[in-house]
Amino acid sequence: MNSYLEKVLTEVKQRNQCQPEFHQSVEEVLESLEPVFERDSIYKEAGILERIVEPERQIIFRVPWVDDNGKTQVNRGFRVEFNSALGPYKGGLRLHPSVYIGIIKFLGFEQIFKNALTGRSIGGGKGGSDFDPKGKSDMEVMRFCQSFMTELYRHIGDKTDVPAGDIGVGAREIGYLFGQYKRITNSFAAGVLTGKGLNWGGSLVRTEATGYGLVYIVEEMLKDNGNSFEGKDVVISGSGNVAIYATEKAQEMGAKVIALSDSNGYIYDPAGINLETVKCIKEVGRKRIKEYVTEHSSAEYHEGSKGIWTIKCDIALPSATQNEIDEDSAKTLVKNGVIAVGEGANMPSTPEAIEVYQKNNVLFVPAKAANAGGVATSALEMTQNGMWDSWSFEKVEAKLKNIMVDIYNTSSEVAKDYGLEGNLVAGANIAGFLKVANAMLDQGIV
Ligand SMILES: NC(=O)C1=CN([C@@H]2O[C@H](COP(=O)(O)OP(=O)(O)OC[C@H]3O[C@@H](n4cnc5c(N)ncnc54)[C@H](O)[C@@H]3O)[C@@H](O)[C@H]2O)C=CC1
Ligand SMILES: O=C(O)CCC(=O)C(=O)O
Repeated sequence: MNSYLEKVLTEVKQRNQCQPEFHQSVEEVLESLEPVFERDSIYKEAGILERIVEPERQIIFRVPWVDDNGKTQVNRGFRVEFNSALGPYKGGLRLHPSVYIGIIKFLGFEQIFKNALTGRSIGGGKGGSDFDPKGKSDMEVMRFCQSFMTELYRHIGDKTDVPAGDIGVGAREIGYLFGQYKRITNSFAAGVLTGKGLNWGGSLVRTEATGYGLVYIVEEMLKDNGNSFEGKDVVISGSGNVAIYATEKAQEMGAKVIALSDSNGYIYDPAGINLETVKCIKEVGRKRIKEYVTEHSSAEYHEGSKGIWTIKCDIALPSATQNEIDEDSAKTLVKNGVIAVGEGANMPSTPEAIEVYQKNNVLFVPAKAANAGGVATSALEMTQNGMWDSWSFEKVEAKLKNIMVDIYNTSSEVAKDYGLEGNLVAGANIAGFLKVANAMLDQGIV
């Protein structure tokens, strides 16, 4: 990294202390941008970097709610409105006990460039809370969501900031959040949230979009390298929204998905995962993945989620959480012959793990490109809401596929243009940055 980029990074670390995930995401982008700043001085002169690393607005608020025992609970809510150069802030809400401002900022920062790659008019934002939905009743989740929205509503809007789901936020939570928004504002502004129910403004394919999009883009990368999903053994971490629909599409493409996980452990089924069982356990029962082995004698359950990376596979799709593949796990994947890694989760590989993939010529598509299908389909949901229309499954899926192929082509072409052929980390970061930076140049110092 040159001295100017180093200086910006040092300032980010000083001004945002004790936020290692945010530092990591900024460092990865800045490392990629060196050739951009060598080629063109305009971005430095306009202070684009200094502005892009600073959120436009950060909101932190109290979320009081009453549990089923009548006891008052207090959580902390966050919304970081990071960058609106391309459109309204857009990004999910995460409910997980690990959430603090550093996690929301890393996710919001990633979202700026990911959203730019989709080619839609959406800026970057993210939010959430340290509320833990695990073990909570439906009514407790509802009361939490209502309290969360009672503060959030004043900051969001279909032309301002449009939240959606992330870890711990699915259709149930979006429903409760929307209900409270509608009640407080007395308006059915469908475009204020995405991931809505299909009978009240949601889009077909949004549920499947991130997982399907991940498989489409990995297939495109494989195809470009004379390969495909057909006949491959695939390991996918997590067993939530992204993992389930990545499994579905990979299976449709002729791959065998042999392992899934949750935060407690992983299942390995050499006969191939039965997705109906998984959907039943996770989507209907909201239970732990270990339940799977009670129904499938071909499967084993192992405690500890990290062990999933010791399973021999051709393709790995980390789709659970940040930093779940470290250097050692990456080395094990390489030793076991992995040919491709596609990131369904946000920042699931540590920088050291990415270095291992790159040194060993593992085909690698980073999160900003690989999991952009979810937010891209959210943008399609916003378009449908704006038109008071709803499109068929086939129409939305075809658009999603085109967007993923475009993201792959743009990232590879930009990497090649900067002399970094095959490096999709650089390609995605540079392509996303240029789109946002050029819009910021047009809009003046704001
Ligand atoms: N849902 C979406 O549309 C999008 C999600 N993502 C990212 O994908 C990842 C997964 O999100 P979702 O599937 O939506 O969440 P989810 O809440 O539906 O599922 C998360 C899954 O990961 C598991 N998990 C959590 N920590 C784990 C760990 N340490 N090891 C193994 N498993 C663990 C959970 O048990 C759960 O099965 C997150 O990084 C999220 O930011 C990215 C783009 C869009
Ligand atoms: O659909 C959305 O706006 C949320 C997507 C998201 O949070 C993500 O891409 O990580």
